[in-house]
Amino acid sequence: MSDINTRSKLALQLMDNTSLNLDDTAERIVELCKSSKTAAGNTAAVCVYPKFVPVAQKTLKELGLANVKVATVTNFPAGAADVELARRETEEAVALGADEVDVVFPYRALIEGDEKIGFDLVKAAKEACGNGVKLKVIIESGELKEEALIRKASDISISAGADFIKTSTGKVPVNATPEAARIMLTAIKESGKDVGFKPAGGVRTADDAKLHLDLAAEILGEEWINSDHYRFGASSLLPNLLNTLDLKDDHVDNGGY
Ligand SMILES: O=C[C@H](O)COP(=O)(O)O
Repeated sequence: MSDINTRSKLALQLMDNTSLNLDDTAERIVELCKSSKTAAGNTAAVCVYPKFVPVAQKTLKELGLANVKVATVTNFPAGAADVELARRETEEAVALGADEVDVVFPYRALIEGDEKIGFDLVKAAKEACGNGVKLKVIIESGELKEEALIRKASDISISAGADFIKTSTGKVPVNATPEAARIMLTAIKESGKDVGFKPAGGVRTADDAKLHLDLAAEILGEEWINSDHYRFGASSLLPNLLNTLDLKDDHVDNGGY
């Protein structure tokens, strides 16, 4: 098992550096992009609301951070059971220049017993992404609660074409937990498919990140962990990782939630 510094550096480079606040501004997103460049390497991506995708792309390019991806969210955070709405929002996000789209699975419909709408919605979002844009599906594990439902949402998402499955929006009381992570990582392993995992919401400390990475290493192997397979969705993890690594914290507070 790796030490906290090795894990912190890895977590930083696997982070979708996130600002998803209703009062976000272009200035705040510029600061978010700047914070993605650190002495321990760059974050994998920034994650912002669709209207800020162009400013994020422009800023990252100007900063020479063109390898930092721009992720955005659709059907977010409600997870409505509306396939055409999710398709349209995802098409719009792609048109705005998103490299990656995090779509919320219609988890309430699944709780009510509808498995088909989730499959159809993920499939539509994947079609809207085309080949070049990665699709991460947020199953909202903290609302699904039961192991069987978390596993079902994971399996449906994977079979409908998800590139990643992601635990949470960060907008509900229970977000990424080790218990949900274990179920979802096991679903990925047992699918035999090339699908990644993104714990998101409530991952705030270097210890939180280490726990998640150790779990992924246990289930899928250390060599599986890279930015094509693993991301952290987090709005306040970066400064804590930099502190752990004894590096200057250049991060400008993005306001949290
Ligand atoms: O996708 C990322 C999450 O929305 C961030 O949640 P957080 O603010 O709890 O880190």
